[in-house]
Amino acid sequence: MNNSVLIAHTKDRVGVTSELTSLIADGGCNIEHLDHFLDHESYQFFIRIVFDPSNEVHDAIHRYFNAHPDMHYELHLPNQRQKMAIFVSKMDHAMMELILRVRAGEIPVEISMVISNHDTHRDLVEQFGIRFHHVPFNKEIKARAEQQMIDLLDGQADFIVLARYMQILSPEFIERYKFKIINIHHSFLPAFIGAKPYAQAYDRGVKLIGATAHYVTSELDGGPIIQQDVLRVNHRYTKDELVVVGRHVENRVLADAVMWHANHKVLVHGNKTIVLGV
Ligand SMILES: Nc1nc2c(c(=O)[nH]1)N[C@@H](CN(C=O)c1ccc(C(=O)N[C@@H](CCC(=O)O)C(=O)O)cc1)CN2
Repeated sequence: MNNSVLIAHTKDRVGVTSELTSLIADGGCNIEHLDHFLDHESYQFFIRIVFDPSNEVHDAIHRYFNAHPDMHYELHLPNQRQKMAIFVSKMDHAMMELILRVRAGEIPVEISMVISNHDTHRDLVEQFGIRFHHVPFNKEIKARAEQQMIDLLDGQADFIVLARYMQILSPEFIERYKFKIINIHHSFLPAFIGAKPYAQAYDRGVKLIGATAHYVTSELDGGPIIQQDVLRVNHRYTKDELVVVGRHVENRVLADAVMWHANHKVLVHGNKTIVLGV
């Protein structure tokens, strides 16, 4: 992306949009895109502005928000590709979807590493020139394994994607990367939380299966939802066939969520997200 992106949220009041767009216009910059949302329960106002970059405007924006400490903002400059770390276990479809979309230039990030609790996908990952780290993980060695992952991640990852990574991360680990860990859960949450959601769906006789991408919190599968989708099925599908067709909806949902996160479109508000610019 060759533009600057300003995202901000504040208690609602008349004139916020005008003040911010005037800052940009006064600096002679064109606005490519603007999206905003007013939450009528909290009266919080959210805005995302995409504009032609200018150091003068960037400085004016920093001065404005320094003068308005009650307002929260992020200013993302052009060509600042975020570093994404992918965590994977045995199922490789979601990881491969991201690798191929990044390789195709669809998702504007750099994949800085893949971390897995299995060594299975080393050759597959390294053939794309991506660093692969095998970090064994189980309840007994969880603390040591997470410290090993932190040592690998610090300074090398702006956010993490759990691409069907099947180990439960500790609250301490999650707090360190608050709202920087995206997980793809293979059900239409809040249905079928926890392990083996396709088996749960099969046993329930559902007519729709789904996938949910969410930020990871200490509440298992309970974090703010970023994207979801569903696929129609029927009584003829076996449990294994649900798993196979489900991969496609998982891939589509995860790619949307990662693309939006990478383009600074997702804002967290309570335990929900606001996705601007889609
Ligand atoms: N802290 C979190 N860690 C992880 C999450 C999460 O939401 N919060 N998501 C999982 C991936 N996942 C679903 O998408 C998932 C993986 C594994 C299990 C599971 O085995 N659950 C067992 C209990 C395991 C345990 O307590 O260690 C069960 O429910 O019986 C559930 C969901 C990745 N990490």
